[in-house]
Amino acid sequence: MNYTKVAIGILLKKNKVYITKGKYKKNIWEFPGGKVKKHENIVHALKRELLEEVGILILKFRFFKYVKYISLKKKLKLYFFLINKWKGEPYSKEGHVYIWIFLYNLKFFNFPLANDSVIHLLKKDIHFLK
Ligand SMILES: Nc1nc2c([nH]c(=O)n2[C@H]2C[C@H](O)[C@@H](COP(=O)(O)OP(=O)(O)OP(=O)(O)O)O2)c(=O)[nH]1
Ligand SMILES: [Mg+2]
Repeated sequence: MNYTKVAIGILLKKNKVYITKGKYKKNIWEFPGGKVKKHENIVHALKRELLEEVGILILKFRFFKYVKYISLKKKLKLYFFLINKWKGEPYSKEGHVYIWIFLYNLKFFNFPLANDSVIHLLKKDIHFLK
């Protein structure tokens, strides 16, 4: 089984972060993003997925963390980006539940296991997220 590359955008606004309900498991939250297609690079996929899923054009972003995740069902290479500036009003174009929550409340939400290290970093120190 080959690795699937995934580009994920962590939208930050003041001390809040945009999270959305995963498509398949209703009690799992996720950051917007998706699979990198064959012909595209990670940043191209990030921009495409955020436009498709959240309706925004990302303007200011930076690479945050790479996570390699292996389970019985899937092998993922996840590339997480912090997004601080965008054009448009974020909302779920796919009609999924989405909310802005304070970073320190991330502990109350279930995320995929692969996100653990990223969630830990986001809760730790808000200031370096600029
Ligand atoms: N979007 C997103 N996917 C995540 C996160 N953490 C995590 O392990 N994943 C996994 C779930 C999926 O197995 C994989 C790809 O995510 P996805 O289902 O959003 O991919 P996609 O948007 O291209 O999917 P699709 O709707 O086009 O079928 O990454 C996360 O925070 N956000
Ligand atoms: Mg997606």
